[in-house]
Amino acid sequence: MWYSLVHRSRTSPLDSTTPLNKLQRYSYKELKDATQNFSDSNSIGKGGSGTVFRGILKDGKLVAIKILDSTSFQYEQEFQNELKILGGLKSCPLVVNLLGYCVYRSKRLVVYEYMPNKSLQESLFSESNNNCNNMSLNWARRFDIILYVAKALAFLHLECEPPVIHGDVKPSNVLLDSEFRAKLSDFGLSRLKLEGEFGVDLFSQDLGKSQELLKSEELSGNLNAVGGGGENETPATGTPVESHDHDEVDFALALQASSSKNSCQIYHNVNIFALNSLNCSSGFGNENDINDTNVKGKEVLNNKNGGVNGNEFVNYDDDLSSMSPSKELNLNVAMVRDDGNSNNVSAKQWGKDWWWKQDGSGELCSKDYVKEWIGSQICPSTNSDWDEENQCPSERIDPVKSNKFEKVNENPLQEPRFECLDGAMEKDESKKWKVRTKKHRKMQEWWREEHLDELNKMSNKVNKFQIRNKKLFKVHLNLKKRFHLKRGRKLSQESHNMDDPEMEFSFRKGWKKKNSRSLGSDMWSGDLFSRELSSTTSMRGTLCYAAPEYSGCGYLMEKADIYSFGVLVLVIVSGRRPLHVLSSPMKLEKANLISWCRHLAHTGNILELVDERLNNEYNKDEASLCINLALACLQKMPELRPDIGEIVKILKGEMELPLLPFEFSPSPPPKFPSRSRRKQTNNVD
Ligand SMILES: Nc1ncnc2c1ncn2[C@@H]1O[C@H](COP(=O)(O)OP(=O)(O)OP(=O)(O)O)[C@@H](O)[C@H]1O
Repeated sequence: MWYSLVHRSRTSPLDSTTPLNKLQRYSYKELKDATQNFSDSNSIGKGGSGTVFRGILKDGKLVAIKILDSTSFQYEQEFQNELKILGGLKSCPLVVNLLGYCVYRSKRLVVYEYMPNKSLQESLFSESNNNCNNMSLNWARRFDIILYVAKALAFLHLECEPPVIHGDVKPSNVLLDSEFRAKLSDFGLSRLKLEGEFGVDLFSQDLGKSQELLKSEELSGNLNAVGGGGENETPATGTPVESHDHDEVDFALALQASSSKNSCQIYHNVNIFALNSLNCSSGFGNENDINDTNVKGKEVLNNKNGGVNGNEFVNYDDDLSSMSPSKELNLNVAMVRDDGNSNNVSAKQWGKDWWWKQDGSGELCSKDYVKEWIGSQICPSTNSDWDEENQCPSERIDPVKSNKFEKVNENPLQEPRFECLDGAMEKDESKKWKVRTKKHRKMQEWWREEHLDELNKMSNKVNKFQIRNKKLFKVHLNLKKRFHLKRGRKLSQESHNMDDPEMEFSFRKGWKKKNSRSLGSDMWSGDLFSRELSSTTSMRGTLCYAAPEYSGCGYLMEKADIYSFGVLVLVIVSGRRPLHVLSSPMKLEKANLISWCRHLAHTGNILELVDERLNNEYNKDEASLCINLALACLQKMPELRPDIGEIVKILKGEMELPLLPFEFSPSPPPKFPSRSRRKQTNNVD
């Protein structure tokens, strides 16, 4: 600590006096001309916060112009956050260059340097790159990208004063230049770590609050001082600020808080989330509407179940892509509330419980995780494929047989179970199964005992959060009533949207017509979780990439970026999304990349994770270094994760990888030394 304090760079990348002076202020007309009136042909990507266009400025410079979605209730805050943080950074080749901005009426535009190879998301997952022969990302490039991102984070965490915590490290925020060199982008969710802070408390330094700070500082001054009203000039709109920090409750936090065993609490917290998200843009106005939402969610759920019972084949991918986020949202709410219905998912513990399962220490990790998040249409309880993990091996369907069976009967939901004919094998298998289950339980118990203190602290924080949540809920209801009175007509129109299959809901955008063509990091490409539902400011980070403590306790620290970096490394190495659900029944332990990786580490076979599209053309030492490093970054306890300085050194080969905890080792040490070992130790003594 002393060393890092003494050697910490004292240069301030945040030029606190004139952060916007180096930024160009563009007129709306200029940007409109540059993009041919924001034509579709110039649209290069669509994210949760807006659409990105390619543009050529008058001086011939190629730029990327992002129009923030003004229907999103946090766009103003994200705009100011991006300008304040990214605009204030000293120039760094590892961070995408912010060139300027435009404020025109309610429109907010940000101009960046153009990155010809778009984002890592596209390079890894776009259709054209799925072909093995056409892989733009060979191993050398992948390894370099990992190093670039690590260095970019090192710049933010160690060279910036105050340190900057990115808060949303994921493939779509890693942009690639013509040489496939990576740069970190999207600082809409970033935070400055203030001196002496343990972490950034999301309640005290929320976007809303940072906005207040900004308002009083020169940024707002600059924006507000801009005069004029025509397209050529950015008008003095004063950028009126609607603070939502009190009428909005974090989804992940709500989930975490709802991990209480008290189902009543679950009911409230999750509804708070649903209400707030829906209220601001879909206009649910009264408490009956809350029920409507859930009933609707239930209908979706039940219809689907009905469909399943009615032998309707559910294609998981297609189903994901056709499911509007609003329905999915309602579904989750319905699932949580519907604790009396044995057919549906009962009111389970969320949040922390999800973490236990994700860890792989629970026996049903992947399945439960997938099931709770996606909903029962995707893995209906009637679908035997999803029960595979839960079954004793003797009850499992032999994949060879089931394949044969699929040829005969095209409806997988009607599949009868194959009985295992080989009695001896059956016995042996179930014995192994029991031993494995017991071992898992023991490990879980051991872990809980070891981290009892930590867990108690966490649950105290969660309790505090719950109390706060209740207060927010009251405030929210008052706000909602007023909102309802004011927008009575609009509400009825918008609640009508719920029934319209052409409408979709997103946290950032509210209700909008479905866009079948989604460019860039496409939510409909199966990466549901890194899009609409997760990549929102109300989520603060992206599900699967966000560290558990970030979404759990309200503190954002550098180590949260380290966790996301760990997920990113696994995604780069494996060429897979963190949560990948396919239409074909696949082994669920593979669906969750993190738990699959942990499983492979435990069995001593981590290289199985490497992207098959590389055709075995990769450096095995580098690959196993990356995977082990990722595992170190994915440790539950933030303090156990390496810091970014260490990570860069490890990647450069200047430092040894620290020993991984037992859970990633093929042979975990027993809690107490065995008798024979104790004997040996005594002899040595
Ligand atoms: N400077 C740029 N140069 C080239 N393409 C870009 C640039 N910035 C963004 N893009 C493209 O636009 C897409 C969307 O970017 P954007 O930052 O709006 O959204 P995101 O990061 O995917 O989502 P979110 O804002 O929810 O985090 C990117 O995936 C990328 O393909």
